[in-house]
Amino acid sequence: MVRSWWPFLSGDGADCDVVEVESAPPPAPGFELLGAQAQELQVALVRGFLSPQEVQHVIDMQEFSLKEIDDRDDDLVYKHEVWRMEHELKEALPHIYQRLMDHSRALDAELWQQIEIGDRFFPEIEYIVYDVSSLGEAGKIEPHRDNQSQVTVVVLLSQRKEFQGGVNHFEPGYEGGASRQAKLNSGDAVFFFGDQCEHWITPVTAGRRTILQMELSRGWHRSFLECCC
Ligand SMILES: O=C(O)CCC(=O)C(=O)O
Ligand SMILES: [Fe+2]
Repeated sequence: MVRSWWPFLSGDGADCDVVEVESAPPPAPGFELLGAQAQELQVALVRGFLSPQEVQHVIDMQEFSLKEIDDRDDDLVYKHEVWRMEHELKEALPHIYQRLMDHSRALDAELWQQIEIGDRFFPEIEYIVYDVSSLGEAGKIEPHRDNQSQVTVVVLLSQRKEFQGGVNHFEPGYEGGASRQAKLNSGDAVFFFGDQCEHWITPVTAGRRTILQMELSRGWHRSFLECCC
């Protein structure tokens, strides 16, 4: 069901994916909290965000002609391949697109309380692959924040047995503490305030790890206009 709090705006003939918040958040889903002293560093882990069948539907979408992009900051160290897919996901799997939006809004209300009625966002949804044999080396992304991302969502698509390493890490939640880790199984998702919470993965040392990622962005990335409008 498409909820009315999240209607789509159509710009001047442009087909940018822009959403505006119009009403109160939906109820929060069940989640495990990776706690932190500072509210903005709290992380929510939602088990079974996608069912096995839904995971397969997203994987099948790579058959569509998704557009490969490279919009990471020059100083960010990463080894992976990225395809943009917000338009395609909204078209082909609208219930999953909508669930990403609803959970983001609900978990923001529960944990970070940053989103207000009238706010506009640019959802940037990506299919990301860390494939050790095609990269010829370990897949990785080093500690970073996602600029302007109010809510970042990472959903694991692969089965755990398909790769080694690739565990999601978040900066410590408490002074002097260790980094927090989320061991995702296929279909599980983490939600966090991407612009604030530093995150990374341990190197993917074997196999192929694929994720669906959304950055609910308050602004446009460098390549946004070329890529997606
Ligand atoms: O692969 C992941 O789980 C995280 C990827 C990420 O943080 C990014 O692409 O910005
Ligand atoms: Fe990130």
